[in-house]
Amino acid sequence: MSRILIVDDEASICWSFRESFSDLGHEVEVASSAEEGLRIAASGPLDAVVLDVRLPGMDGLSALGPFRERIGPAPIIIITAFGDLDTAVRAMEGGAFDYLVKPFDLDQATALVTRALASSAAPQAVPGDDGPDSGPDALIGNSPAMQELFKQIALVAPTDVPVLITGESGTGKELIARAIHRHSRRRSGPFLPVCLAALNPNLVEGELFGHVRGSFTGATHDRRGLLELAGGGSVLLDEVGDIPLDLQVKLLRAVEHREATPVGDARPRRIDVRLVAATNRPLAELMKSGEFRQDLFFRLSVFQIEAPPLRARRDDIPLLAAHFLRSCRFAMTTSPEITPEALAELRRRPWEGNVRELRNAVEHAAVVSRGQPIRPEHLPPAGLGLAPSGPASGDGGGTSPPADDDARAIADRLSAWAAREVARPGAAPLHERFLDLAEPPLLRAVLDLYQGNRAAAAQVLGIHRATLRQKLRKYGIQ
Ligand SMILES: Nc1ncnc2c1ncn2[C@@H]1O[C@H](COP(=O)(O)OP(=O)(O)OP(=O)(O)O)[C@@H](O)[C@H]1O
Repeated sequence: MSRILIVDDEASICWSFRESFSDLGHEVEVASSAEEGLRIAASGPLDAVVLDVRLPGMDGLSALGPFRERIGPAPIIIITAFGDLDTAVRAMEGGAFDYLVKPFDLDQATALVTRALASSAAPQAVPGDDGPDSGPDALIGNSPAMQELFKQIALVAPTDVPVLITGESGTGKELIARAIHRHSRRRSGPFLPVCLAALNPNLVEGELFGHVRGSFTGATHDRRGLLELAGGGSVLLDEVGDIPLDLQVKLLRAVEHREATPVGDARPRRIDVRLVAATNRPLAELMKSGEFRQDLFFRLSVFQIEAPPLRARRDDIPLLAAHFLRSCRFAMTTSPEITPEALAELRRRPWEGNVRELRNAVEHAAVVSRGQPIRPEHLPPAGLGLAPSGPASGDGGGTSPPADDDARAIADRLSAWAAREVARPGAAPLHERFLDLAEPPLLRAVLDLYQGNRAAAAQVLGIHRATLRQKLRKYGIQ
C-alpha cells in the first residue's frame, strides 16, 4: 500500500482520485492548496504526489521544489489545464515524473500514477527558467498530438543526446529543433541551422568542418566550420537525408569521437555541440537503397521525434490562424478577425503543405481582406503554389489539381505563339521573349492582389524581394 497526496482545488478531481486509488488499496490524502499539501507532506512520508498547476496561493510549478525537499525522490505528477510547452518543460525540469493535461481520462491517470509508484527514481531537477514560449519561435497547438510532442521535447531537451526530427515539409521541424535548444542546458550557446540540401555538394564539407588556407583554390584563409562555431550550442542538420555518402562517413566520425577535421588539415579539433537532424525524406528507404548509412542513422536518431502533419491535428487550426494573424509578417495596422465560415473552410482543407501553407493562406487573406473580417473568399484557392513533399498519410491527404480550362487555353495560345515566333529572324532568344511576354502580367496581377506590397508578392511568387525589384525595374512596372 502506498500513501498518495492529491493537491487540487477541484473537489471532483480529488474525489475521483480518492475513489480510484482507495479501490487499489492505497491511502489517499487530499489538499486544496499547495500550502496545505506541503503541511501534509511534512507530517509523514509520501510515495507520490499528484499536483495541479493552477492553485489558489502558491501555484503547482512553484511548489515543485518545496515538495521535492520534503518528499525526496518520490514521483510528482503535474496536472495542468493548459498543457503548453512552457508548462511541460518547467514541470519536467522541476523533476516531475510526468504530467497530465485536463480534462483527462481517470483510468489513464490512474495507470500513470501506478507506473510512477513502480518506478524507483525520479528525474533530476535542472535549474533554469526559459521564460514563456511565445514570439516567432513559439510552437502553437494544444491538440493531443501536440501535447505528446511537447512531452517529448521536454523529455529530451535537458539531455545531450542527438535527436532526429522526421515529418512532412512545413510541419515545424525547425521550430521543434529550436525549442529543444531553447530548453536545453546549451540555451545560452548558439543555435546554428544548416540546410544541407541548399548547399553546393562541394561546399558541404567545408561548411560543416571548416578548411585551412590553401586547401583548395580560393581558400585564402583558415575558416572554422559550423560544428566548431556552434561550440557550447546546437547544430540543426536540416535535410540530413541529402548528405553525400562520403561526407556521411566523416560526420559519423565527428559524432562518435566528438571531433572535426577541417578540409586540408590532418589534426582533428574537439567539438562541443548537440546535433539535431531533420528530414522529410524516408531515411529507412534511403538506407535500403544504400544512400544513407545505417550506422550514421543510429547515431543521429538516439531519440526520434515525429512532427505531426496538420491534417492530424485540425483542432489546432483556429489557434494557429489567430497566432499568424497576430504575428503577420506584412505590416498591417490591425489584425482582422476570422469569420466562422472562413474558419470552417480552413478546417476543411487538406493542408498538404502543412503549417507553412496555413500560414501563407492566413497572411494572404489578411492582406486581401484589408482589415475587414476574413471571409472564405479572401483565402487563396486551396493548394495554390504548393509543392507537397514527404509522404502523404492520415486522413484527407491527396488533392488533384482541378481541371483547369484557363490553363489549357493559355497552353494552346502559347503553342501557337511559339510556332510563329520561333522562326522570327534576329529576335532575342525564344525563352527570353516568352518571359517578356508572360512575366509583366503575372507580376502586375500579384502586386494588384497584394496592393503593391512587394514583400508579400515576392513571397507568393516564390522569388527573392531583390529579384522582384529587379524585374519590376526591367519591365517598368511601378
Ligand atoms: N506548431 C507551430 N506553431 C507555429 N508555427 C509553426 C508551427 N509549425 C510550423 N510553423 C510555421 O510553419 C513554417 C514552417 O515551419 P518549419 O520551417 O519549422 O517547418 P519544417 O518542417 O522544418 O519544413 P521543411 O521540411 O520544409 O524545412 C514556419 O513559418 C513556422 O514558423
